[in-house]
Amino acid sequence: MDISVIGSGYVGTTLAACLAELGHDVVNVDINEEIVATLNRGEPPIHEERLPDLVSRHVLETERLRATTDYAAVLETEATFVALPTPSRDDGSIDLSIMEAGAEQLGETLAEKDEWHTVVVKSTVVPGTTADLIAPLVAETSGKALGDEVGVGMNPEFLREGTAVQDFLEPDKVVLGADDDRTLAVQRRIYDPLTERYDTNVVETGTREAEMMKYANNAFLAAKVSLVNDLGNICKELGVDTYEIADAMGLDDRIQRSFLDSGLGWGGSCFPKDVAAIIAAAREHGYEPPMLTAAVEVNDMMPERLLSLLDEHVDVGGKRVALLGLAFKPGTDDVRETRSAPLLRGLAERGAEVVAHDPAAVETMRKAFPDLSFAVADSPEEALDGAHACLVATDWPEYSDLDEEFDAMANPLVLDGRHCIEPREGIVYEGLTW
Ligand SMILES: NC(=O)c1ccc[n+]([C@@H]2O[C@H](COP(=O)([O-])OP(=O)(O)OC[C@H]3O[C@@H](n4cnc5c(N)ncnc54)[C@H](O)[C@@H]3O)[C@@H](O)[C@H]2O)c1
Ligand SMILES: O=c1ccn([C@@H]2O[C@H](COP(=O)(O)OP(=O)(O)O[C@H]3O[C@H](CO)[C@@H](O)[C@H](O)[C@H]3O)[C@@H](O)[C@H]2O)c(=O)[nH]1
Repeated sequence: MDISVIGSGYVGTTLAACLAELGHDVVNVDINEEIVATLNRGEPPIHEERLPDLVSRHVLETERLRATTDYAAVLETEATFVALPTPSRDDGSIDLSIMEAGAEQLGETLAEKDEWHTVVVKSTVVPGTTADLIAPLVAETSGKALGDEVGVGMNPEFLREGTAVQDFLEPDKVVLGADDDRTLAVQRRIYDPLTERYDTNVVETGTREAEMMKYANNAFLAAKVSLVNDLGNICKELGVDTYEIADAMGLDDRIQRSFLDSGLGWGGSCFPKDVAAIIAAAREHGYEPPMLTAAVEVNDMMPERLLSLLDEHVDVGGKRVALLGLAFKPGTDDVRETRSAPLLRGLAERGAEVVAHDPAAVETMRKAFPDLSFAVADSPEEALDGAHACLVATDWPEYSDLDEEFDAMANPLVLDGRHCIEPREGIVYEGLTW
């Protein structure tokens, strides 16, 4: 099928490349000329495993993937995915202005089209957005009758950064949201090549439900981490290792071990934003959700608790401190809502001289947090050299191999926020919840 994807960021690029991999002809539409030029050279505009191969193959060899800044490209396609950002406003509620602008531009373009067109919202949007905002906007600006000449569906995305391609091509589930049969049928045809080669669960539902399934998924996972961190804080006070407890809990089929890694908590572009958005949506409708509010509270508490542990051991005023890890999780250069930011703020308040290391995220951190001051080390060894304390914020696999490198510290205090350092002789080791 000829498919267009509006927005070529994290989700849009992965989606477009994976749809091309499934045999579709795909055009990515983005307002950013640099992103479009990068893609057309056969390079992904984002850092993600497996994407370089997919993008170069489908742009340069199969020619099933291309990018443009011109919305008119959607006219040559049967369906358009909208993968635009849905950021938070200051109060945590969802900002739909970029989605509205995109939907308007799409609708105005579709006014030129004679045949039926299917629009599919891929972005994470609060329940009701597709049916009450995007669909009427597309219908109005295109001058087309909804359900008759144009259909608007909702297909949430569950990919994780770092494993995005695999998550897309081998998903646990595909959710197809539609409020009319034709829009559902087109989405089924788009995903047929995937479901034919990979046995997955397909959930067919309305657009409101599809939107809520995405929030429920993220809110549940974020709350699961916060619950294990809440239990972990109790464990720490009682002298119990949370990981031993989590391993045993995970043996219960009803609980499962995944997302029970206790530590500094959740960051990234999705959990904080999406939990805040669904809390704000609930409040707008007069419901105060106590569990989700508590999940945020526990999450905010975790970096503070690591800093308190530091205070119990050493006054870092005027002293060198090593910070290992800046990315919000390993395998990415993404620093959005990274737990390293509150740690850096806390260390600055204490007057520490921070030397940070990260294998991928130094540049993005500098760009995203220009107010945070830290020196950069090219290796963990260099960061540790002469440090009076070491804080571990991201569980990069290479940090687990550190051993003799700790000998170069001025004071061998290691505060592990991610359960990734092996305690050894010669260091004073403190786990956040173990
Ligand atoms: N990042 C993830 O892991 C992830 C996973 C699942 C769902 N989501 C959701 O997907 C949506 C997109 O997120 P993302 O991380 O891909 O965003 P992003 O910021 O990485 O990319 C958005 C892209 O849209 C482009 N853009 C902005 N306005 C435009 C317009 N009017 N027309 C065309 N292009 C325009 C930008 O130039 C950018 O390239 C969000 O709702 C997000 O919550 C993200
Ligand atoms: O046991 C765990 C698991 C995760 N985390 C933290 O939780 C955050 C999110 O991790 P992860 O879910 O792996 O990363 P994302 O790429 O943000 O993916 C989430 O957000 C995406 C955007 O909505 C969804 O598509 C995915 O399904 C959802 O997992 C990170 O800071 C992790 O360090 C923990 O602290 N403990």
